[in-house]
Formats: sequence, structure tokens, C-alpha cells
Amino acid sequence: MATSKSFNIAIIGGGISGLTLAIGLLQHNISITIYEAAPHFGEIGAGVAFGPNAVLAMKKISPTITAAFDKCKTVNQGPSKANSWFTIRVGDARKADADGFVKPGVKVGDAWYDVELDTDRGNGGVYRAHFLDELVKAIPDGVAQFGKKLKHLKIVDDGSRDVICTFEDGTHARHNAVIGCDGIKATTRRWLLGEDDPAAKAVFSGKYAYRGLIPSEEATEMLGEEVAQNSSFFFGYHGHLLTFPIEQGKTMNVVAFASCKEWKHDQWVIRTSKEDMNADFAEWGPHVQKIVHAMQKPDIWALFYHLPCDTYYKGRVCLLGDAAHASTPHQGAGAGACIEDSLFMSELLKEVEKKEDIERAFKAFDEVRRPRTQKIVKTSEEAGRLYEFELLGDDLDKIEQNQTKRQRWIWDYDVDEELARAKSIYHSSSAQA
Ligand SMILES: Cc1cc2nc3c(=O)[nH]c(=O)nc-3n(C[C@H](O)[C@H](O)[C@H](O)COP(=O)(O)OP(=O)(O)OC[C@H]3O[C@@H](n4cnc5c(N)ncnc54)[C@H](O)[C@@H]3O)c2cc1C
Repeated sequence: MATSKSFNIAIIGGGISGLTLAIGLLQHNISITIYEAAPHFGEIGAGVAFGPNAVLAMKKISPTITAAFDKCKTVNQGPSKANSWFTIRVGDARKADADGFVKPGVKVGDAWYDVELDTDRGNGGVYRAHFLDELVKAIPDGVAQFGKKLKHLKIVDDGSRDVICTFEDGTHARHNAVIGCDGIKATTRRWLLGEDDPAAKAVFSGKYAYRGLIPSEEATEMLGEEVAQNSSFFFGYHGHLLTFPIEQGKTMNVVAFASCKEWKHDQWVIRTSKEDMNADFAEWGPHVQKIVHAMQKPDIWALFYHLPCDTYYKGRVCLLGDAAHASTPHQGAGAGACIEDSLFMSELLKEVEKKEDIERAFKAFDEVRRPRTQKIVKTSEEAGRLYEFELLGDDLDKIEQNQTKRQRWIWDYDVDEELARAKSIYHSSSAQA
């Protein structure tokens, strides 16, 4: 067995980013401690979809992650939809002519076009809580500490450049380096960028979402098999709705998006009423109306995202996942970007022999990962407006042309080439030192 590395790392936060990173680092015998604010690991009861790039990154980090994904994943259930990412429909009745057609041959709610995956890398949706539970099984006892909400970081000025983490419970921990995986409201991000940096805190995207799960039997009865069992988008004016199957087709995951100018609440998740939820989609077609009426919990999730920042690292502290680049969910690429980050970070830290070189690994990570992940955030926000007839208006031909191509650069990411580039940046900067 390979000997352990001589340095240790604190991972702040145990979500998808923290856990996939932990699995990657443990494979390379790097000593880690995960500090999680909650009393245990946990995810919300909703679905998350992974694109081909994310599935490839999982495979390259560890077979454990692929096994967890394979155990939980669900793909489109209809054989004719095997290569479809999402089937696109117009869901808004206001876009129809008097006979209910959105363009010749396409009725409101009918399939308009499919965004094809065209790859054998794989994809799929999972129930978040189940996927996280599978990842947790790969974390040995003693690696994680719970109820540890990070309050502050300090770089030690005794020449060691170690980092002291101070937690809300008044305790401290000293590590050679810290990786912030503490999500969209990250304490690590605010510390690293400074409270006055406009990018330190997430900004409201003008969109909010209702999330729901509908048993497939009920969905099939309401919508027919094709819609209930395969991934669908419904586009419309200042709103859109998406569905995809999870739990081996037993459940249809729903996210219904609507718009408002500003978010006036302190909380990002608030309870509203069924009446308000139905009112948001009152002018939509029958498919969307049925789905919205079947959703039980009218909670609203405000969608925030990060403006681009100038760096992901300072000294031996680095941001990763949503802490670095929280995105709106419109391209289904946020969590995938987190897993790619975990691959790059673990592969770079594998190269590091002594703690003094960690900062150069963080520099290489920043150089390679920041442009891609910030582009995902930017294009995702645009995609939300595209689907809601705000980017290119309601010109369906332009929307189709734009949308069928816009995900390709995310899915076809040349991971090997980019990993080689990251390692070369790391090694050439070590050579210069
Ligand atoms: C409505 C919606 C739908 C989405 N759908 C998709 C999708 O289909 N596909 C996709 O790829 N992405 C999707 N995303 C994005 C995806 O959910 C995120 O990118 C991903 O979950 C982020 O994971 P993370 O581990 O970086 O952060 P988080 O999941 O936020 O985890 C952060 C962890 O850190 C802990 N923590 C926070 N603060 C501290 C602290 N101070 N000290 C210690 N611990 C702390 C938290 O308790 C938590 O466990 C969606 C997002 C939203 C909002």
C-alpha cells in the first residue's frame, strides 16, 4: 500500500462536493477531516440530473462513485427516448393559435424537439438523498466531524502558512490546507474574497422554483406514458417546467419555475399556498396545469447564483463546488461541475509531495477550473431566460437552434486534456520555484 502523504487537508462541508472530493483524496492516501455543520450528512428529498461529463468525472475519481450512481440512477424509460436529454415542449397556452397549435404540426404540450445526448458517456437522474447515502458509505468512520459550523479561517503567521479553522461552537482545528465545499452561502468564500467583494454573496436570478415528486402511476394516468416516463421541458412566458424520472421510474421529479423582480425574504425557501402556485401557471396548457395541481408542497426555492470572482484560492485555502461557482439549475450542470472539480482537485493533490506545494496545486486548479465553471454559471442564467421567452423572445425556431447546441461544450469536455494541462501548470510552476 502506498504511504500516506505528509500533509493534511480540512474539507468544509459534506454535500456532493465534499463527499466526492473526500473519496478522491482518500484514494490517494491524503489525510482528510470533513467538518460538516449539520448533525449528520444529508440531502433534500428531490431529484438531481447528471450529464455525460459528470458521469465521466465520477468514473475517473473512483469506481465507488460510479457504483453509487449506477445504483441510484434512472434514465428515460421509453426506448425511443434513450438518446434524448430532454424532450422539449411549449407548455404555455398563450403561445398557441386559436386551434391550439404553436407552429404547424406542433400542438401546445406536444413534443416539439428532442435535445439529443449523442454520447456513450451516460447520464441519469437520482434521488439526492439516496445518492448521498451511497457516497457516505465510502467515508470511513472518524473522518467526519458533525455540528462543526465554520465561523472563521486564519492563516498562521509563524512561517508554516497552516490554516486555523474556528467553529461556531468555539473549537479550533489546525490543518495544512482547507478546501471550502460549504455551498452557495459559503463562509470560506466570504473569508477568501472579503465581505465587501460584490461576488462574495450570491445574487438573486429573478427566478424561483417549486419542487415536487409525483408517483409515476399517477403521472402516467394524468399525462400518458411518454411524458410521465421520460425527461420533458415545458417552455413559456416568464416560466418553465421540467420533469424527469427517478427511483427506477417509480417517481416523476418536477421543478416548476416562475419569475419575480426581487427576492424580499431573508429565507431562500419559503412556504406559499397552493392557490399562489396554481396562479403562477393559470394561463398554461393542460399538461402543465395537471402537473402543478398534483404537486403537494407549495414551497418556493429562490434561485441565487454567484457573480464571477477573481480567484478560487488564497494561500492554502481553496473553494470548490457551489462555494466557488453556485449556479442556477437551468442546464442541469451545477452538481456535475462540482464532481469535475473533485476530480481535478484530487488528481492535482495526488501530485503534491509536501505541504509547501499545495498552493501551486490550488493555483493550477484555479487556472483550469475557474473559466469553465464561471461559463457554466453565466450560460445557465441565460438558458433560464431562453426557456422563458426572455432571451430570444418567443421565436421558436431561434430557440430550437440555440438550445440544441448549447449544452455540447459542457457534455463533451475533454477531461484528459484538461487534466494534463492542470498537471503541467502545477509541475511547471514547481520547476520555476
Ligand atoms: C432547484 C435546483 C435544482 C438543481 N438541479 C440540478 C441538476 O439537476 N443537476 C445538477 O448538476 N445540478 C443541479 N443543481 C445544482 C446542485 O444542486 C448543486 O450544484 C450541488 O448540490 C452543490 O453541492 P455542494 O456540495 O457544492 O454544496 P451543498 O450541497 O450546498 O453542500 C454544502 C454542505 O456544506 C455544509 N455547510 C454549509 N456551511 C457550512 C459551514 N459554515 N461549516 C461547515 N459546513 C457547512 C452544508 O450543511 C452542506 O452539507 C440544482 C440546484 C437547485 C437550486
